[in-house]
Amino acid sequence: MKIGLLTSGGDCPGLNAVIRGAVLEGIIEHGDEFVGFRDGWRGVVERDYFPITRHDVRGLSKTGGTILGSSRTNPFEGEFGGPDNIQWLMDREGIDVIVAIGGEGTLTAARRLYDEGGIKVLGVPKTIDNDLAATDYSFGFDTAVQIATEAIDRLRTTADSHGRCMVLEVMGRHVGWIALHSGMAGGAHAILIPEQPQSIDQIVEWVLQVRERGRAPLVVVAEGFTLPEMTEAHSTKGLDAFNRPRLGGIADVLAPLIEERTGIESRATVLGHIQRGGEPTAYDRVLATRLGMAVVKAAHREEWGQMVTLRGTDIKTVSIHEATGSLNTVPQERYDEAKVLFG
Ligand SMILES: Nc1ncnc2c1ncn2[C@@H]1O[C@H](COP(=O)(O)OP(=O)(O)OP(=O)(O)O)[C@@H](O)[C@H]1O
Ligand SMILES: O=P(O)(O)OC[C@H]1O[C@](O)(CO)[C@@H](O)[C@@H]1O
Ligand SMILES: [Mg+2]
Repeated sequence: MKIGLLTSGGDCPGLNAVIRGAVLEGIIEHGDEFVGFRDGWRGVVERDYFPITRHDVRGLSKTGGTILGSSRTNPFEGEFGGPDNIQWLMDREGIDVIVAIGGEGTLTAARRLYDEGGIKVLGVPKTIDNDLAATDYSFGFDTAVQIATEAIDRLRTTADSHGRCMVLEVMGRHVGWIALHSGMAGGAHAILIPEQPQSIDQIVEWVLQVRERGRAPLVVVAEGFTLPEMTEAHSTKGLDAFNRPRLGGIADVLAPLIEERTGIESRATVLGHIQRGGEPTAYDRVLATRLGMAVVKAAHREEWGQMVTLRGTDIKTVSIHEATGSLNTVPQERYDEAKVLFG
């Protein structure tokens, strides 16, 4: 079998481990051949691809980023875009299946290619945000939480020295999983997430409770968090390649508001892409490797239109429809549980 691999959307620690897992499973167990499309769907619609050998994946599981590159190209656009052109390319190259490693957008595009054009696709879920439905966790999330937790630990010592309030902003466009887990791990005094708008009065109340106990308040906020009066998430950096607002900077909005209302010197830190770069944790390497191996097994079972997924400790397959229909948001009970520790 000849398998085409691509990575699309924002990168994520563990992408290279997926590629290595897939290539080793395919070559060792099935005698497969692999090609890599450069920069996600761009490589498909611009016919930019190269063979991937066993040698190419040597030592890859511990590396960050993606050897294939990534983009936010839409496979339905461009001169050679759309299912007919893609099928023509696959026939010419003898490519049996395209494995799309990506988030909700990438997988939606893959699902449409399968539904509308019968393109043989399989999906591997990736996102540091952990916002994909139909998988318990996605690789990259554990690494992001680890980095954010370390940032909290470091901010707390300097905050204690100066008696300051620190506001740490982490990623999370639609969901607050990174904020929730890193905030809980690092003992944050308030965790602010997109699913749970909170008023500035409530935030100030938590901050003052901390100060009254003689401690330096630490607030973790996800980039997609909104105050009740905000109609959309804070964005001042223009649009991304898919015309969505680039988020970031809500911590810079909150810190002065907190300072003004409490009199406590307050500083903002935006963690940004640091939480998406660098080496994956051991957990993410194992999960990503298993998903890569599983997607090749799914290809040999001809489970087109499916995505590999983590269910408990098992790797299963589900329809991409199931994964793209809704977001994996933080449930109310998980937020209520964390809230007991606020203030
Ligand atoms: N409904 C759609 N139909 C066709 N193409 C789509 C669709 N939704 C998204 N895409 C394409 O897939 C690309 C990847 O999606 P997106 O940029 O959301 O990244 P992602 O895979 O969801 O990862 P991330 O976690 O970074 O958001 C988009 O930039 C867009 O070109
Ligand atoms: O800076 P980029 O690559 O546009 O991606 C930023 C987005 O990617 C994500 O990390 C998802 O991968 C979001 O949390 C964030 O809004
Ligand atoms: Mg997306």
